[in-house]
Amino acid sequence: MSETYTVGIVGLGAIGLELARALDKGVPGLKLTAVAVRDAEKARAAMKDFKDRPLILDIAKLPRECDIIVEAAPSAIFEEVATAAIESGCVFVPSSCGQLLPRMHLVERAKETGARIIVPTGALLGLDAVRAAAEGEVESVTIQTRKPPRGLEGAPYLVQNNIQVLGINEPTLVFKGNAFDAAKGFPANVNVAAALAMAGVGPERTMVEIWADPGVTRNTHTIKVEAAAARLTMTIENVPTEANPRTGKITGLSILACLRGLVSTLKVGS
Ligand SMILES: NC(=O)C1=CN([C@@H]2O[C@H](COP(=O)(O)OP(=O)(O)OC[C@H]3O[C@@H](n4cnc5c(N)ncnc54)[C@H](O)[C@@H]3O)[C@@H](O)[C@H]2O)C=CC1
Ligand SMILES: O=C([O-])CC(=O)C(=O)O
Repeated sequence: MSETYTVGIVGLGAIGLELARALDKGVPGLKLTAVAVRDAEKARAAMKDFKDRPLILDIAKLPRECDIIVEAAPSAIFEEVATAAIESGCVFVPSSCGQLLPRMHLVERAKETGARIIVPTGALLGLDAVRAAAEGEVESVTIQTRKPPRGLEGAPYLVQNNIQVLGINEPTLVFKGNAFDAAKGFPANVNVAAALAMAGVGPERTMVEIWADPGVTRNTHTIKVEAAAARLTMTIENVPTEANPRTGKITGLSILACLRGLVSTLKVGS
């Protein structure tokens, strides 16, 4: 890797555009060199005030210009982005980390190519403590997610089971199961559950409840871990982005903090 890490972002939506703006303002040791987008004209307009405009490239060409590839795109193109990054030995930072759960062979492949996969804490909290607890005995890990109904609308699990969330007037449990099935049924909604599963005891043992709650304005996640070393109870209440009500504003900031952690001399938190 070069002294300054070159960064590429796939997708300039709620997460990607905020991250691109922050990198353009200047982060020591990091340089945004390229982006891959769906609509190049829209991307040029969004980046017109950037000090140093990145190249707009196809996903497959991104690894030539970038040490680190951040995926901030719809889950449907996760595999294409992951494959491009991993085959080229890049550092791959996925936002749509729920898509990793059924594709753990990508981790094996990364071992062969020298790539690294760094899952950011994203819209969640406390993964350092969960990882520490999981070095010892863990009895149970649960996450309860509450979202305003519009933040869940259209999820495949709701559509398949004919569950209407718009118009409900009381908190409604719409899913209870493990993180593997949660990520499959709600690919745009519970990446947090997938990250928790990977930090802790895996997707089969990580239990998830998803509530459509007309009483909340924030995407709210509560984690509970019962472990030999500690009992953890943590809640985060995320302000939704204007661009995408499913996505909390903290997600892009978390990825920025994660990238800083890759280059900083002083790194706080494991
Ligand atoms: N890990 C976490 O904690 C979180 C993960 N996410 C996930 O992150 C991903 C991105 O989220 P948002 O930024 O909110 O989504 P968004 O919908 O606001 O942005 C996605 C962007 O990708 C672009 N795009 C679509 N097809 C593309 C293609 N073929 N090539 C390049 N760009 C393409 C779209 O035009 C859009 O600008 C989603 O999968 C979301 O579920 C979201 C919130 C938290
Ligand atoms: O889990 C996700 O993908 C998004 C989320 O709940 C949030 O932004 O709070």
